[in-house]
Amino acid sequence: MAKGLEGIVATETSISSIIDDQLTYVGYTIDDLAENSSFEEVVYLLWNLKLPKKAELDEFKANLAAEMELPEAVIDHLRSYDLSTVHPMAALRSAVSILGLYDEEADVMDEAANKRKAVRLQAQIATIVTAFARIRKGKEPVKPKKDLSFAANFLYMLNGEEPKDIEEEAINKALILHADHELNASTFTARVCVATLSDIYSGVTAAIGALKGPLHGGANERVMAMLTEIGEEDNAIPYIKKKMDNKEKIMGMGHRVYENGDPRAKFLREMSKELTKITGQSKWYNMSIKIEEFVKEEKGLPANVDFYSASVYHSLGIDHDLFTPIFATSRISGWLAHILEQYDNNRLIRPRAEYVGPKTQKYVPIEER
Ligand SMILES: CC(=O)SCCNC(=O)CCNC(=O)[C@H](O)C(C)(C)COP(=O)(O)OP(=O)(O)OC[C@H]1O[C@@H](n2cnc3c(N)ncnc32)[C@H](O)[C@@H]1OP(=O)(O)O
Ligand SMILES: O=C([O-])CC(=O)C(=O)O
Repeated sequence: MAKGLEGIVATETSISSIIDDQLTYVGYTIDDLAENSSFEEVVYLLWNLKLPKKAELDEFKANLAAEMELPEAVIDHLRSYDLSTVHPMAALRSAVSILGLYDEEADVMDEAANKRKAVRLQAQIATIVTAFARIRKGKEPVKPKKDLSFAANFLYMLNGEEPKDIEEEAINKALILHADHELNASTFTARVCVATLSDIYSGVTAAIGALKGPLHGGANERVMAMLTEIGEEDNAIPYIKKKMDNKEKIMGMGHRVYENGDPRAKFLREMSKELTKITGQSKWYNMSIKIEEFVKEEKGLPANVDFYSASVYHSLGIDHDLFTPIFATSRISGWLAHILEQYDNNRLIRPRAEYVGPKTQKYVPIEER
């Protein structure tokens, strides 16, 4: 049996691939897309399996921008959470589920309706994350601006002011790099859920739950917690050594599929270098480099996408517990692509388990046990 389904091919997909440590979306390398594309263009690519022409992209962007506002009832719901304790990923998971209650098409299963719901969900997730971030600080949610890019709108709705170009570019690139990743745990979760012919909202809600865990998307927040605890560059190696001696995992290191390193990490490493320098906080980058080199040397484990995204988002002044919700804001594009692909050629996903429990037991009445 392959524990954790390691190496098992569980589906066919035309959306993304990891071959020889190279990540591609529909055959375009992540490098090409990260250097040249916009997040909206990448979402279009993932959902339509082709790059858009200019008019198609303009229309798609306009559709996304038009769907960003949330039903007032969902905002009221966000206000009703215990704002001092609820984690933004738990809030997001609940709010996406609630959103389904206000979508009249939630259970309409034809392809056109599913595509309309995909646009709504992609647009509204950014609004949920940013509205919750503001509400818990006692601020009013900021309505999106139709003329801003998805990345700029995210920062605008979060901070209440339009971002600088460099900030918009950083978020745009991070969103592209996180958009899809073959059959990762949250995408598999989404596919398993909708393969029962359950609705899109259920699939995305389930996927958010899977992404939240520290072995998956939840690692980026923990990387920053670790860097904060380390505090200064000189403490980095003794801290990591101690953790490794205690057989604790180093967050942001290692990967199930990549053997020689995650091709997304180099972009985030570069962004971390640039942004931490601008903010006068190069120590986060320097510390990260030391940790990466040490863990690679000692354990042969390279950094994954979550490692440098932590210092990138920190440099943009983003609260640490919003790091994983940002991941979700990007990865929902991949989940939705996979959900649409699953519906398109569906079969119930139902593997088997090897039973290793006791055999042939005889029922003993409760008073005799
Ligand atoms: C977007 C993403 O989801 S990327 C991944 C984000 N997650 C993290 O960064 C969490 C830290 N990393 C990990 O836990 C793992 O590397 C995973 C979950 C990403 C992949 O794990 P798997 O392929 O299942 O490897 P598994 O957890 O079985 O580990 C194999 C061995 O490597 C070690 N190992 C793996 N990752 C790490 C790590 N980050 N730190 C220290 N040791 C590690 C394990 O302790 C284990 O050692 P052992 O054989 O001596 O017991
Ligand atoms: O593919 C994985 O197992 C995890 C990952 O890197 C991602 O989801 O981006």
